[in-house]
Amino acid sequence: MSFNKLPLEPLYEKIEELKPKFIERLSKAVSIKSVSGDESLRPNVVEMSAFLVNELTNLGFEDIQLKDLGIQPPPVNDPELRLPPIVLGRYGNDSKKKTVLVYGHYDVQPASKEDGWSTEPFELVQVEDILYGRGSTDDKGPVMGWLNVIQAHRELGWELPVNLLVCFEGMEESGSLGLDDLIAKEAKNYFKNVDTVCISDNYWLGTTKPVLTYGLRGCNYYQIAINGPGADLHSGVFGGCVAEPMTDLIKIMSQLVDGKGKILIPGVYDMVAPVTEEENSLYDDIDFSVEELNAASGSNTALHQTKQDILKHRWRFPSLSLHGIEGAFSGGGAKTVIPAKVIGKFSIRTVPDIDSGKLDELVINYINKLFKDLSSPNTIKAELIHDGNYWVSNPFNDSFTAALYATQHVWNMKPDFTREGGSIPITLTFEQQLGTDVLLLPMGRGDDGAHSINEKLNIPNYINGCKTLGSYLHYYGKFESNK
Ligand SMILES: NCC(=O)N[C@@H](Cc1c[nH]cn1)C(=O)O
Ligand SMILES: [Zn+2]
Ligand SMILES: [Zn+2]
Repeated sequence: MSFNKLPLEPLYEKIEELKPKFIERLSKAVSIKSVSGDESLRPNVVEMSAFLVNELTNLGFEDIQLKDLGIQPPPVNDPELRLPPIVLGRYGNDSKKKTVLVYGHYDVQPASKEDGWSTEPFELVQVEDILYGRGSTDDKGPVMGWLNVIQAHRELGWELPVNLLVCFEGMEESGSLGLDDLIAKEAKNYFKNVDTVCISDNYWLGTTKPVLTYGLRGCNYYQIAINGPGADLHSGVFGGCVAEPMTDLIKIMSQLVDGKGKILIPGVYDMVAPVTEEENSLYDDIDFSVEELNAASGSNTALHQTKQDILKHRWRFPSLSLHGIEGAFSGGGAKTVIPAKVIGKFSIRTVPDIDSGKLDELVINYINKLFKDLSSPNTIKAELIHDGNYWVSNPFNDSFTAALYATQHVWNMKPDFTREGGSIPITLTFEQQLGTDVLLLPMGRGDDGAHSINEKLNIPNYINGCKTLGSYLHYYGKFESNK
């Protein structure tokens, strides 16, 4: 099927008309503090699942189910902590239509005003044509986008061109715990007859050109717990007399990665697939620049000075980031304490052909060796908290083609085909368990500040993003079924 514009103008007009309602829907979603990484906020994550059930019910979804995933596995502070449920729903069940499964997540990263936000993170604040708030782009905006598409169709009295299944999870930012098993269980049940999976949970590379994404890095997240004294101690009384856990931890963490981003754990780069000549040429055609990277990071701190090098280091090579130290003094002022127990957190973004289990072995053995060399009387436990696979696909299929046409129609330009440095742990699982293609169709821009302060979604991206998601369903519905 070649690109012939479908008559979608009424849909676009309806989406424009409903803009205030769509912003209101996103505002309600952002106001729920569904932070999956903060155990004390787990009830809010569950509240967010109830919000979605209510929205789906009002929009006429059928067979809405909340799938319980049981108790969260360790490491966790509360051994009784339950995982938030998976929300499933169906819109349409016509055997003559194709079935599209859309996935998104309703949990968010932590955020507090003290981190440096200009506005309250859990309030959607509009400044000119930008909506600020935690989750606005990652991933509540896109999740609301799918609901908005249904609302627009209903108000137009239009049938949806495909059957739509939704799968929304509440643990994506914390390793998608429990979802792999659920997908395996439902592959031949709830998800049977799925023709393709569409995920809107990443971003354009820059700020002006849409992209379609065919690759993700994986993410293995680790912690190093070092235990020392029986309680936090006065550094005047005990300083110089006891072995300090933080001193050990900093020594170890400083030997994981160097200042140029090179991972110092022996053996990691040996597992990385070599970059081919053919692949090298792909980077030349992508619209991106060092200036855009600096603008998005709000600094001049780029480690690489060519587009090709930046893209390879974002998409193609592994990286190791140090995230934080639990138990360390971090407030203002000058507290003269020796923390008794500290837990260092870091993650490695993985790429083909890194073997996740082998990587864990290399990482844990290396850390234990570094600790042994310290001859410290403290104790250490280094472990994996969660992992998620990398994913690379071939974008020459009906789903990507439909997304290409939809993007051309809405944005009047051809998107770039990109990979992404971030991770969506469940992507590979969908592909393997359902035996379908997976498409990543992002809504937000590269400078949206996902996971950062002042996360935002530009209103044109939200509204045109809804048009793109809706158009994608229409173009995809025109392809012959492969079943
Ligand atoms: N929008 C996708 C995203 O932000 N994914 C997270 C997933 C993750 C992995 N480990 C913890 N969170 C990411 O950080 O890439
Ligand atoms: Zn996300
Ligand atoms: Zn995220």
